[in-house]
Amino acid sequence: MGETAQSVWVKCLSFIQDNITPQAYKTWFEPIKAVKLTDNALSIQVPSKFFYEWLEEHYVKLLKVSLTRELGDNAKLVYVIRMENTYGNKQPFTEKIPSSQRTRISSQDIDSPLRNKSPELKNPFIIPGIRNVKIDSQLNPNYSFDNFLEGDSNRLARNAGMAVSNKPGGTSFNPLLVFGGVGLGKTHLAHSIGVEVKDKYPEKTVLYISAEKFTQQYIESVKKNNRNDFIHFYQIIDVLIVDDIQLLSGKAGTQDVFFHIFNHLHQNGKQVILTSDKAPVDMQDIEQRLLSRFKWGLSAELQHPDFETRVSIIKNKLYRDGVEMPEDIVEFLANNIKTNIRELEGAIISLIAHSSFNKKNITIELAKKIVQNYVKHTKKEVSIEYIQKVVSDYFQMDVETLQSKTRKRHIVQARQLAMFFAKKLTKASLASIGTQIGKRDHATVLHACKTVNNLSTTDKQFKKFVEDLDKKLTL
Ligand SMILES: Nc1ncnc2c1ncn2[C@@H]1O[C@H](COP(=O)(O)OP(=O)(O)OP(=O)(O)O)[C@@H](O)[C@H]1O
Repeated sequence: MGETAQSVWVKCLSFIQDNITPQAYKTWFEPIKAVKLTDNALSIQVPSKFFYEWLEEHYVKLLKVSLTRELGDNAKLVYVIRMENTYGNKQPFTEKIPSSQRTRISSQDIDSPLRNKSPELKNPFIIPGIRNVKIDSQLNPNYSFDNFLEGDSNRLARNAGMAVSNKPGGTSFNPLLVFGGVGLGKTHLAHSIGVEVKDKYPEKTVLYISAEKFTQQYIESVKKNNRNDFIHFYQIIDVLIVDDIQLLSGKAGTQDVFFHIFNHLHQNGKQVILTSDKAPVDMQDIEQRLLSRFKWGLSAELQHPDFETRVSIIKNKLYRDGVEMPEDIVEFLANNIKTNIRELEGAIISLIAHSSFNKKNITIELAKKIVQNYVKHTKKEVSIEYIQKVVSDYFQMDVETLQSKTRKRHIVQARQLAMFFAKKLTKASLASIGTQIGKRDHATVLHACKTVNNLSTTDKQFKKFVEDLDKKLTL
């Protein structure tokens, strides 16, 4: 028919133009060039990875409709990203990405005794008796083992996760509890396990849910008087992944219902995967019977990644984004953002955005400026030693007195305050805080934290101590 990439694209554009605002058309479609047409695949060149992501996020449907009109049902769109102005690249370089490369995890069929025509449950919980209900696994296919880089900091958790996904419910890692600080990859790892299970065992029903959403659903079920349906729904899952389980703290009803679901799944050889921002021993206000179950399988910690792992994570991200960055800048980032991988990724994205939109090279000065924003927002962790010093000074005593065995009220209070702030401002476990503050056990620290919380609400003078110390320790 003599169609060329340009002629097909011109027709697509005319359809697109009719369906969006002139401004959007100008910004997002005028800069695109059609570069190649083979069979039913049209390649379009876009100026940056951001551009591509924006199109995929906002206009993929429109692109699909317009292309299907021109090339038929099997039409394919390929993005060619032309990277310019990235440091060190005299020649622009390109990367090809097919449209909607993120494959969705397909919905899962569940057989239940009665009939109902509900097609798909996004936010799942179902009335028992639904036949052929599709459960959306809620998994994010972008989180996989492939892009979860291994290092000393996560080796145990990652390998345990892989073992679980090879044999869900069939290893001794049940439940698998992954715990660690903010932004260290708990959610990523949890999704990777689910995604891998779906890959290997498509017939298994996998469900990812945050503890927060689980709680909301439970409350809703109590309101609507269908608590049993809620339990029943969760009991038919093969691989249940609950993120941020520490959020069940203090929620007795939800803990109770989770206890029953957990027991049922465990007894039936189903896999449970949990994530938490703290180790089970440090979880507060979670029933003992539940805590002891969390410890049945394996608790694997995600620690702060070491320098080499941070460098690999940065390089991997750059590679996936089709960006090159000089080694010294990569090392600078890895050296300066150490405790949170999300912040590390944020800094890289900011750098790429600056270079892409402002047409500036990525320089060490730019990197320094950007890192400052992140480091500023990163709470500096104070040491327990420092906390004891500040508290002792405040109460005009020395550290030995604060740590002593005396039961004198004002010294006990100072010690409890030191424990409270150590818990609040450091990532140390209760046990480790106890050891460092006068060789006490974890129960004493827990009691101290509760006492400080209680006294702060009932005793004005004590509240003032807490506020003063808080200022001294965090400014
Ligand atoms: N080992 C790794 N390899 C590559 N990327 C990683 C790795 N660990 C974490 N990340 C990335 O770091 C970011 C933060 O990870 P994630 O959201 O899983 O952290 P989290 O521990 O669940 O955080 P939060 O405590 O805030 O819930 C994600 O974009 C994730 O892809």
